[in-house]
Amino acid sequence: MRAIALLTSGGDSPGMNPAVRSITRAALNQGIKVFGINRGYSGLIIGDITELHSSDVTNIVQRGGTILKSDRCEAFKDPVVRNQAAEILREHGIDGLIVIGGDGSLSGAHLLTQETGIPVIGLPGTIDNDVYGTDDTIGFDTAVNTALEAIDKIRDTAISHERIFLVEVMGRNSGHIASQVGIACGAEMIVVPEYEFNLESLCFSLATQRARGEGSSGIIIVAEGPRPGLTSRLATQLEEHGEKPGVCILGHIQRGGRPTGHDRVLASCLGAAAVNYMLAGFSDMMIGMVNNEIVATNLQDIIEKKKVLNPQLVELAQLLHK
Ligand SMILES: Nc1ncnc2c1ncn2[C@@H]1O[C@H](COP(=O)(O)OP(=O)(O)O)[C@@H](O)[C@H]1O
Ligand SMILES: O=P(O)(O)OC[C@H]1O[C@](O)(COP(=O)(O)O)[C@@H](O)[C@@H]1O
Ligand SMILES: [Mg+2]
Repeated sequence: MRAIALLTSGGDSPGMNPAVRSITRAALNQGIKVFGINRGYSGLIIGDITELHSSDVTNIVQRGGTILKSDRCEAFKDPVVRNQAAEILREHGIDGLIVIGGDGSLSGAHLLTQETGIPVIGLPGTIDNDVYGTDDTIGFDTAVNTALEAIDKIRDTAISHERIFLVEVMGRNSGHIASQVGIACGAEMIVVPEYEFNLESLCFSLATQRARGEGSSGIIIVAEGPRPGLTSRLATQLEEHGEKPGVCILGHIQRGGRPTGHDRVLASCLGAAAVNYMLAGFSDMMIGMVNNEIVATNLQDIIEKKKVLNPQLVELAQLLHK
C-alpha cells in the first residue's frame, strides 16, 4: 500500500478534525501518501481530491467541524456511481479509503468495498452515537456537553418563572443524546423515539408537584424523532392540559464547537488504529472503542446490528427527578 485517502461524511461532528489529523500523521509516519477528499462522497464522485501534508493538519485538533467538509450525497446510493468512484480512486493511485461518518456513511463504505474491492476502513463519526461496535462515537460527548451548557441556563429561568420547558435535542432515530443529557441535567422527563411517551403521566406528576406546594418548573428533554415538529406538537398537547410550556430547539448548535478532551483522544486513538488496520491488510471493518479497548467490527455487523439505548438510563432519569 502506497497511498490512502480519507473523507468525512454525513452530519459533521466535533472530533472529525482530530481524526483527520491522526490518520494523516499516522500514515505519513509510515511512509504512506495521504489524500483528503472534500465534501464526503459528493467530492469523491467528482474527484475533488488533494494530497495532505503534515502541515495541512496543524492546529486542527481543537477545532470543531471538519476541514475536509462534509455532505450527504444521494447519488452514492447508486451502484453505478460507486463504481465510478472506485475508478476515480484507482486513477489517483489510491489503494485504500478511510471513511469517517455515521451509520449511513458506513453503509456506503461497505457497499463500495464489496462491489469494487477497494479496501475501506470506517470510523464512527456522528453526534448521534447510534453506531454499533463502539461505546461512543466521535462527537457524541461534545454534543452532550454543548446541550448541557445551554440547558443549565434554561433551567435557571425555568426555576425563576416556575415554568416548564420542552428542550429538543438532536436524534432522528435514536435517544442516546437525549438520555445522557436528561440524566445529566436532572430532567423531569425524557422523550425518546425508542419508548412510548406518556403525556398523562407527565401532567399527573406536574399536578402532584403543584399540590405539594412546589413550584412546577421543569425540563423535559425531547429527542427530535423522525417526524419534524414533535416538540411543538407536545407543547400544544401540554397547553390543552392547562400548561404553558416554553419550547427551545437546540438544533445545530449541538454539532459545532471545540471537541471535548474525550472526543479528541477518542478520535486520535481511532484514527491511528484505522491506519494500522488498513496497512495490515484489513478491510470492510469499522474501528471503535469498547471498554477502553480498540475493537474492529465487520461493517456488515455495524449495518445490521442496532446499538440499543440502555433502558436503565431512561428509568434512572425518572427515578432521580422525584
Ligand atoms: N444505503 C446506502 N448506500 C450507499 N450510500 C449510503 C447509504 N446510506 C447512506 N449513504 C451515503 O452516506 C451519506 C451519509 O449518510 P447519512 O445517513 O446522511 O449520515 P451519517 O453517515 O452521518 O449517518 C449519504 O448521503 C450517502 O452518500
Ligand atoms: O443537518 P441536517 O441534514 O438537518 O441533519 C440533522 C441530523 O443530523 C444529525 O445531527 C446527525 O446525524 P447523522 O450523523 O446521521 O448525519 C442528527 O442528529 C440530525 O437529526
Ligand atoms: Mg446517521
